[in-house]
Amino acid sequence: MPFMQESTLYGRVLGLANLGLMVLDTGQRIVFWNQWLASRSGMAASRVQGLTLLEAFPELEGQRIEQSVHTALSSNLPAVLPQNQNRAPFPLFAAGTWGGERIEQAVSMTPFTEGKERFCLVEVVDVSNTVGRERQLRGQAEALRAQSYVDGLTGIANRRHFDVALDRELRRAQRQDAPLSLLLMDIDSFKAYNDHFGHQQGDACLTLVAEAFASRLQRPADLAARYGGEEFAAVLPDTTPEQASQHAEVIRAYVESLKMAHAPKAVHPHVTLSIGVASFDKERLHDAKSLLEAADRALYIAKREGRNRVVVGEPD
Ligand SMILES: Nc1nc2c(ncn2[C@@H]2O[C@H](COP(=O)(O)OP(=O)(O)OP(=O)(O)O)[C@@H](O)[C@H]2O)c(=O)[nH]1
Repeated sequence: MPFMQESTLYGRVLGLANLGLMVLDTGQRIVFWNQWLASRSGMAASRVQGLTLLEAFPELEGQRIEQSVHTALSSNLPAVLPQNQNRAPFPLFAAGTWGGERIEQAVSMTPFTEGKERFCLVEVVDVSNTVGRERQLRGQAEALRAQSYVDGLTGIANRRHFDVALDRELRRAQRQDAPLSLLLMDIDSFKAYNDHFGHQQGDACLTLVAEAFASRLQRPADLAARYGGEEFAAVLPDTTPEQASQHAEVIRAYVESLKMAHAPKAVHPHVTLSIGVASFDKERLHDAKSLLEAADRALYIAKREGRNRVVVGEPD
């Protein structure tokens, strides 16, 4: 096949195409090279004409692309270079930015026969924009995933994050026969607070309490979460019931010490917390459901006994 000149109609059309087109003969010699490739490789057609693929691109030796061309020519089967292995096999650069970052490429090989000779058409499509968009979407998806683990109002972990952490830590406690405790906390008389100060200030109060209680948990493995409404929860790995009750007391006392004014109808003049504590027990409290129920029962008792207190649940 003579080297196709761009002066022919076909040559011109192929030269205008918005993708790289290269034709190799059975000896992998370049017999066609369009303008798109010339402007992105910095090598004019006249320079590569008659060179083998490896002479034009020595770096491709032993690379997947060389094998694929060989396979396409010998087996007469088309091939598409897997995108995930090498996104930029040819040293091609955006037109006008020679030497910058390589463009991301989708490469396919199509063998064909002309007369008695076999050739391989190599098509190179610039997928930089698509890949860039893909990356951006992946980044956004990650950000969304992170957001979906965070409570929108208070900024601490949400219920979903709490459930995942509790499950993970329970399995670890079981495996390692380690202690694990759970705190369930509820702001006292919060309905009165909302009724008196309004929902917006209620939200601000929730955020302050969340920050206050999360700041008292100091181990990296501890997880402070908004469990729902005006209820908070914490998972405390490697924490015995006695230690958990001490932590709970520190949190309770700290929130009380903030002296945030409460509604006149509230049980206490300041915003306070009631806290129920439950701890992992291999015999009875070994799953999330029973642990949460035990913490909830303890919290109920704390409310019934006057609020602003910590009650450690018994595994009954
Ligand atoms: N501002 C605000 N209020 C909320 C939110 N979620 C729940 N609440 C309010 O929290 C209040 C909870 O009230 P109750 O469950 O009756 O309990 P309480 O008044 O706190 O009384 P005790 O728990 O018995 O001390 C309700 O008035 C809810 O509307 C929220 O996201 N923002």
